[in-house]
Amino acid sequence: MSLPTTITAMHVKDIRYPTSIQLDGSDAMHKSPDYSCCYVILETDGPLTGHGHTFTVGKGTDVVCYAADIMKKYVVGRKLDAIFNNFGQYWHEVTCDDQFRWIGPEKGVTHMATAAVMNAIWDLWAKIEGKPLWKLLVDMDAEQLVNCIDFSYIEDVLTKEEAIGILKGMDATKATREAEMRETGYPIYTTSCGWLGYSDEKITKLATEAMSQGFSRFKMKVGQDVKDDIRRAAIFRKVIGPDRIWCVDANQVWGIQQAIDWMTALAPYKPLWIEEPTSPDDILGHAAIAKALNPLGIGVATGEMCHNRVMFKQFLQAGALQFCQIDACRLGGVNEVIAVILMATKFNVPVCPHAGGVGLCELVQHYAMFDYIRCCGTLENRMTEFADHLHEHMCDPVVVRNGHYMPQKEPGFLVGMKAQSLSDYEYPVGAAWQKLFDEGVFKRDHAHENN
Ligand SMILES: C[C@H](O)[C@@H](O)CC(=O)C(=O)O
Ligand SMILES: [Mg+2]
Repeated sequence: MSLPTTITAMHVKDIRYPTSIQLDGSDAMHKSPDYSCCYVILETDGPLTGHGHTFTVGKGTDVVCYAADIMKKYVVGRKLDAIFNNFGQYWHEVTCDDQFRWIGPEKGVTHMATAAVMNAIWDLWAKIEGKPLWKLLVDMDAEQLVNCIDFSYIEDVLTKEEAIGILKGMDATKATREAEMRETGYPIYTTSCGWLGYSDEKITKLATEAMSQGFSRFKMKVGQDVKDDIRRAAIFRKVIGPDRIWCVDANQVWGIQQAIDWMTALAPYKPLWIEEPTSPDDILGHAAIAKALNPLGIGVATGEMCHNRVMFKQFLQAGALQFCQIDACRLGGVNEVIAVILMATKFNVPVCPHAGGVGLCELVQHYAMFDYIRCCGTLENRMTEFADHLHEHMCDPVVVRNGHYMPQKEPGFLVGMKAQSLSDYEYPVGAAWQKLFDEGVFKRDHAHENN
């Protein structure tokens, strides 16, 4: 096979799945989300294509696609070697476009678009090397890996030399951990039993099934009504028993004191963490909640809406999170995610990636393996999220065995979606959407009224 040298074209698609019909993915803030993504395909002068996406929730996916489209000028016509040899510098160039950065910078729509593009480029790199992404990251020279990071604004807590030191310090033992991953996989928890819109009966049924599949870690959505939460917590504990790991997620609905009071009411059910108790931007608020809940044995988890490495740096400096939930699409792709994993390693804070979305499990499995094998070297207090939705649309869905992600062997980032799914669920023109519009199940978005 001839290896590609140049990116020759970039296509961007608005893909949406109607998950709100069953209330899959529902939480106190996002009551009926449609799991969606901005999906990027890179063509090359060889047979390989790169696929990447960024997760969104329905409306606004077109806005992210528009932003990704603007980035074409940094992608099409570029030599792959030139990108890979100076990846950190390239990432800086893309994120610092002197006009486009005004509507970011490095946050929100522009940064999510960056993630889709960067994820597609990393997919190409892994395919060229003939390895799954986790293995590419595990095998890469420390210097080469660190060369992929833009250290702007984080050098006060992590220098290039320190990052290289962390990676090299683990090299002698990494083969043992890689073998362990191949044997037993990486521990995961399931969110899919405890979405907010699910009935008590559904929670009981799904948690019972998950237990029989070997899951021993669970998460439940909270934050709409404290009495409901207490009842649902009791149901969960009754099914999973007193000792299995159980976490809760409020998706930002509370103020600071409200979060402390609500979690004090749920404390008897022994949650390991409260996730996103308040505004994702309120670093000192998270620190106050963490301080108040520490005596109850409850940690604070956050990160799925943490804009960038600079925010994570401050969360870590302020002791505002006990579980660092990197998100493969909220951050600007692999380059920034590895920077955050290395900072968390330095602060000795467990990384527990967020994966409630479409294609997120497929993305974060690589980070979990990389983190364990190459960075932190421990599984203590670590687990990655699993959400059991839409995997049937993926070309290489995650492999789950006995409550663990098993490392995959195919080359790439493994986030490609099936051609039929891309065609059926492209918004608003795909056949699946046309049918839902015709049947009156969905109305077209305001922006798409004429399609
Ligand atoms: C809207 C999403 O489903 C969100 O609830 C996911 C999430 O918070 C998680 O998986 O954690
Ligand atoms: Mg969450």
